[in-house]
Amino acid sequence: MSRIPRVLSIAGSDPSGGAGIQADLKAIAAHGGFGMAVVTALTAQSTRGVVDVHVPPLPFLDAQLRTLSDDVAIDAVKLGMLASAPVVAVVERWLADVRPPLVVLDPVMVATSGDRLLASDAEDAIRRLCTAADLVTPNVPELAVLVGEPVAATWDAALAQARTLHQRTGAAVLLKGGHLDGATCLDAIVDADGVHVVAGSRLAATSTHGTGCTLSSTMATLAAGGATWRAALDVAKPWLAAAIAAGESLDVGAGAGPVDHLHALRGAMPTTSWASDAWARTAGVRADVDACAFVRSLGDGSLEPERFRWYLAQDAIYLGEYARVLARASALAPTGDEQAFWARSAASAIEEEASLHRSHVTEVPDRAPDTRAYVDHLQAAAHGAYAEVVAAVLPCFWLYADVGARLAALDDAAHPFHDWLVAYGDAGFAEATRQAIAIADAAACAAGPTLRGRMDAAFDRSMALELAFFEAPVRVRLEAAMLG
Ligand SMILES: Nc1ncnc2c1ncn2[C@@H]1O[C@H](COP(=O)(O)OP(=O)(O)OP(=O)(O)O)[C@@H](O)[C@H]1O
Ligand SMILES: Cc1ncc(COP(=O)(O)O)c(N)n1
Repeated sequence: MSRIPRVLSIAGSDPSGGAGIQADLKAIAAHGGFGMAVVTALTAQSTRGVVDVHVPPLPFLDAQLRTLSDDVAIDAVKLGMLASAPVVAVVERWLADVRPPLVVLDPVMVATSGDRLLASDAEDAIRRLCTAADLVTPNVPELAVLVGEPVAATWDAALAQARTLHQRTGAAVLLKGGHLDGATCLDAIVDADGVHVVAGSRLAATSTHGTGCTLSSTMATLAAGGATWRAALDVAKPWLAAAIAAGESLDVGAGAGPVDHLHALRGAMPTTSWASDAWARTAGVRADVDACAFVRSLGDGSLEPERFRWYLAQDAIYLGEYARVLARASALAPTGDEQAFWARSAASAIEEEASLHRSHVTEVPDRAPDTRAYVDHLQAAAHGAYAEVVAAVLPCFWLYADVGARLAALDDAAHPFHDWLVAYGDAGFAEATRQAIAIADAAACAAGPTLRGRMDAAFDRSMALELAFFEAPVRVRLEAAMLG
């Protein structure tokens, strides 16, 4: 099918934008579909939880559904929060009359916050509705309710329940492993052809509000575009993991935050933020940092300890000089808040350098060429205007926080670099990074085109030098004795 898929979400409204129809419409759009929405229930909800639910009169729900289907040919329907048995009955009758080509049922029962989104006496109605669906997407507790068994404690037990649900209903089942434990987070399609598992890392992220809504509407859109359920999950799962990781920087609410549905499109969007443009422009360099042997082997624990020590020694040299440039930013800052911010950052860099020396660096090493190049660049920028200094120091904050969040997600207590990976996920550092970005944006607003050009050049060069700095520990030839 080459036409743009017309996908209808029949679900509840979440004003915080992370779940319900709001999430569905964003996920459908992010996958190239044309999204439509019929609202079953209004929730008073934030990232902290659901405070109240209002279900509009049933004839109005029926009117929404029939007005739409009398006019529009619908390629796929995604069913989310249905709130009560009478709501399910209205939707069920409409499905029987209209027979949309694809129906995905997310059997929403309880929100991430623990609040009920489906009346307990409506569980039978949802069980029956499964037989009208092509794909049902339960999480582990919902699956247990659907098959009438205790909640599965293991992946294999959940798979057995998913098989039971498929056999009883005829629907394919997308079993979601988000509620199980372990370093990997598995999902699977269970259907007449057997089991198709798609694995991913379990992210140590708080942005998981609405992941179920987002996944089910993504599956509906991809299938309406012609994908099999298996092929759709192969695409949807890594896309969702990246949306969860990117959600961490959205800064929406103090509870379980939303995923960033549009993360893959950010680079192509018009923006008024100098920093966002700079970040998008350097996406290739950042991808190289993620892919470089040092970052990968630090993440999987296979990095030789001696190379890690070499990196730390160079980092200590770098931090000492970086602190001086941060102090220069403090001296040039136009406001007291910014002056204090850079002074605090300089003090942290000095403390970090001192602690590296105390705990990990036994002798004063030579400056490696890449360390020297980076320090020279920062010192040259420090002779320029405030905006240029800020642009030059920003990549060190931002890249460290960004790569750090992904490395922290790979951490567990037995990881050889556990102490370091824990430190990478530090929330205080993420907050400081947000402030540095905001300061850079304000400085760019105040700058004319010539100075903004110099900011671009300073930022891009720092990014390139960050990459060289990350590549150096694996490229450098260490003395045989050091490695032994
Ligand atoms: N911490 C995590 N890291 C990576 N993926 C995750 C994580 N938590 C959930 N997911 C993924 O998000 C999707 C939803 O899974 P989950 O089992 O949490 O369903 P859910 O409870 O219906 O979602 P929600 O109620 O949060 O909307 C699945 O693809 C799952 O693998
Ligand atoms: C309107 C609505 N629909 C669905 C969910 C489930 O999403 P989550 O389990 O992530 O809270 C929700 N919270 N609100």
